[in-house]
Amino acid sequence: MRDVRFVADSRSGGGVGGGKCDLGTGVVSAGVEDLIHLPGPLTEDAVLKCLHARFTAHHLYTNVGPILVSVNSYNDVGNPLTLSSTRGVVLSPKLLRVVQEAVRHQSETGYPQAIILSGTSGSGKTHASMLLLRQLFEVAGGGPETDAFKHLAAAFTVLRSLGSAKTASNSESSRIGHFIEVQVTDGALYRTKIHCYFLDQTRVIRPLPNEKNYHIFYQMLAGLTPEERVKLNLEGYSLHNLSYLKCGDTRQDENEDATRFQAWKTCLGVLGIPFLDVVRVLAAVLLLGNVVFTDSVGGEVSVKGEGELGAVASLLGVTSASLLRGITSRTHNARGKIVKSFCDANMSNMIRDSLAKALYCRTVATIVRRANSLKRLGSTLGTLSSDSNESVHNQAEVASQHASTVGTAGSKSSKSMAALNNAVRHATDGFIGILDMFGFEEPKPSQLEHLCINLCAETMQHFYNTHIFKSSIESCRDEGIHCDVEVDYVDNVPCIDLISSLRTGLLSMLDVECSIRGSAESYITKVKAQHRHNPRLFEPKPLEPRLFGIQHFAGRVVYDATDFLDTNRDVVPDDLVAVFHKQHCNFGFATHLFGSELKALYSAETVPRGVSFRISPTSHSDLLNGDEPVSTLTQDFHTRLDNLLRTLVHARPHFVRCLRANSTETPQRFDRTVVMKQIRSLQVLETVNLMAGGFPHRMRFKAFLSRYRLLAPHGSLRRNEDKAIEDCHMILQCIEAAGGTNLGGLVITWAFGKRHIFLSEGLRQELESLRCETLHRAAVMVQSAWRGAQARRRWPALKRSLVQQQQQQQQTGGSSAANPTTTPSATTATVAATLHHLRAGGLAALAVTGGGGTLGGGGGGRPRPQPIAGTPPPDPTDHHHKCDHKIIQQTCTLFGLDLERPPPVPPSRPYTVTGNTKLGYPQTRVMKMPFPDDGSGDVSLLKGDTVTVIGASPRRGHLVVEHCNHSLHVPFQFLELKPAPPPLSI
Ligand SMILES: Nc1ncnc2c1ncn2[C@@H]1O[C@H](COP(=O)(O)OP(=O)(O)OP(=O)(O)O)[C@@H](O)[C@H]1O
Repeated sequence: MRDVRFVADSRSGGGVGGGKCDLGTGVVSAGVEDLIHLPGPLTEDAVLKCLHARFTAHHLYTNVGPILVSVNSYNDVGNPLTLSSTRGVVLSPKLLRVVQEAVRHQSETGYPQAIILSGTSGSGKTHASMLLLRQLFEVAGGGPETDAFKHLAAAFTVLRSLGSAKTASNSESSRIGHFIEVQVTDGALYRTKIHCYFLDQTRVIRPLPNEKNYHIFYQMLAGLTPEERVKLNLEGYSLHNLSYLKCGDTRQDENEDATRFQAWKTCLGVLGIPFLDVVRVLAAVLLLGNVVFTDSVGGEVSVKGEGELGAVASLLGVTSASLLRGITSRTHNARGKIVKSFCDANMSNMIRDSLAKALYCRTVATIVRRANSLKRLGSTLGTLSSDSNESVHNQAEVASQHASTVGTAGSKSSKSMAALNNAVRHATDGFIGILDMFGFEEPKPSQLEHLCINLCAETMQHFYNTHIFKSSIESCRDEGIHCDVEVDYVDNVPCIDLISSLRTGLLSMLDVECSIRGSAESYITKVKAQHRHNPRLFEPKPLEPRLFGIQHFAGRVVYDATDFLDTNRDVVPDDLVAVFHKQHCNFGFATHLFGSELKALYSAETVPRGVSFRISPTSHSDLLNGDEPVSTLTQDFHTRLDNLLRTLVHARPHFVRCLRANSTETPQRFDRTVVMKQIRSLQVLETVNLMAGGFPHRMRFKAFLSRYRLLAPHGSLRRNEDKAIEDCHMILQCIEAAGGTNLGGLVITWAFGKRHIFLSEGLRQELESLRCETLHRAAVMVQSAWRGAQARRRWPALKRSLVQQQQQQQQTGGSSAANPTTTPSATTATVAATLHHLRAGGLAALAVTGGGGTLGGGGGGRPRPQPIAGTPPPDPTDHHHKCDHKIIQQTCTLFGLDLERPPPVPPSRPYTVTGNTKLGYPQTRVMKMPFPDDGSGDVSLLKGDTVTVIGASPRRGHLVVEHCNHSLHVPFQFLELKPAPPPLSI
């Protein structure tokens, strides 16, 4: 044990009091489990070296106090990153601890918990989130064999194929951000819900040249049977002749894709989603890309790919003519007058793409809704009201409905009261959320979706900064605590402001530009003028009127604004939506995809009337603001992000910071430059500094007391609210006096503020470890007392049976009865079984509680204990339960046994037992099978021979048979008793 030295905290001056402990230093090695134990000066290089050493030793997870740093080793590239794919992966104890902490906090406080994964694209967030979710099921959900797990696993398999794609930085990149909400009550999981943030619509129609479209398209082409292909009009099509796929990377592992498609199909079935409905829509999207409109003489557009247009129409259950009309004609509302016009080729191609995007993202949204609507265990509480129809308000409604029935009649009222209690309880219960949002990325060229993704990454970084750095620095300042360690973190608020401030943020300016029907060039000119002094905005070289650059927390990104306005408008005209009304469309699923738009459209007489709807399903209940949708793509995303944050600020966060080991997805390669860049952007060193030397934790005095009062000697605390600070002091003094535990190289400091006690991470770990030890000791005491009481309660009956047994043995005679003290009749197994029983149930406890005396003195004519039925003999290899040597000695003394000279093996019994009767020898038995069964030997007994058994053989399990003047040792199972002759009837 290393010495622990507590010294008065000179550095924490300004507070009411303080303390500090310095522990010795160690060496940087793979064994450093927590970066706050790093010896020597804390530098980025030391952090990097430590992570590298651990990586080389295959330790991918490292703590920085309560924060977990995970390094993606790329050992699992090609993993579909579904919940099912985690089944074979060994779960790390560090991930387990994150989950256990979340569950513990949730069950102790009822407070919602959020496990927040952050890191750049490819850093392993989704991989870790799936492992965490599986771990959560192990801890609170009954494991992976439960229906809830299987259902969620199916949902993830379906959504992964639809929502992930190969990007330049990650071949399994999630293009859907997830917040997985797990409702937990009394430490048990009762409902899960997936909140999805889908953004990347442009990928459906135009993946970047070195990237791919969504996985499902490749899987579908590889996995459809020839019959299905015919049904879906996909015969003869491949990645190379489908426009929406051939513009991206066309390499494919067909076998892998086909396998994943089969799994996807099965999982759709598990969710109860009709396979054919979904693949009809997906096939229609693929074929739509091959319908191309060109301008022709006379002002009309001509169609290239009429075959595909017909195929799409039939897949969507509409006629070719109505689909063509929907795409190529527009209705306008000119001051109340409805005017029709034809679109040019450019506009028609855009509307075609809008339809493809709308079909795809609405299908994904429908599947998410479906997955969430199944298996509701208990209430229908949802936390994020923006993207969910089920909100806390709904819960309140449920509660009030129940409340209105209270007091009606008898059992009914008590039932509704129970339901009310249940509803209220669930409404106030927390959840455990796992947040796996988009990671920072810098593709070339970056589009509007990437700006939103990077805004999300900035927001998550800000959330981390606020929780870890800002709040601890500010609360120290507010309460007059001076902390020696200057934590110098980079605040990314200026970048968030640049993108999303209400008036002059890039997104607000984009909305304005959309509303005035401006252009990409005019937008960029305005942005550059407005933010010309903003150091976060830069002009990429060579100068290009549609390009601009942003210095993000994780790197510089150049954005191409060419499609910004169209992507942001995100509209589909009512001429096209109207095509899917059930009057014209015989494919119910397609009608369903535009359900709320059709309802809004057909609520007025004139259809179509020149209004536009959003391509993506919107969270707003009102779809229209005049002729335009109520929101744009970025507004909607921003609102959803705000709602997510609102949920997160009410939750206790648990951070997992993910780093990728290299940028080429090479297994087991640690690229120091790549990792160093991430260490910097995620501010790992700043976190280590704060955790190692600052006051990252603060607790209200009352909360501190209620958690750690058990560390003070019983009765020493005053338990008076006015004396709370003194009681806190008392607890800390007790720890000081106890000398602490070996935590290695930690600074243990505290300081008293006005309302809080401030703790270093070292002290928090010390307190937690002492608390854990104390609780463990107390649990052992309680168990000992209980087992002792149990053993004392059982002893009279046990004693009676022992006496009876001895009496029986005396009656049946035998050498053992003649001298029970020196030649005990109990077999070795009997003694062992009794020892085992007493050890498990009472002897140790009797010793602890002083109850051993009830066994009385040893030796003399002590009755031998009977083996306890069902008690297995002790396992000599079971070192955990190995009996204490002292206890063995005591027991041998009690039972008059000599350990050096074990009791002789008792002689064979002079009888066999059949049913409840003893049968002495000789016995007449019949051979059940020939003996010897291989035919060797002089004398053979044949099946059915009647033989005389004259006694038990000294060979175990054998009987001695007299046959033809020979004694044979025949195994027991070869013989059966000759059935007694039936009684004679008179
Ligand atoms: N701990 C790990 N061990 C082995 N392989 C891993 C680990 N974490 C991630 N991987 C692999 O690395 C790749 C990238 O991981 P993942 O998709 O989870 O990253 P991400 O941070 O979620 O990226 P994005 O933000 O683009 O979705 C995947 O192929 C995954 O299988």
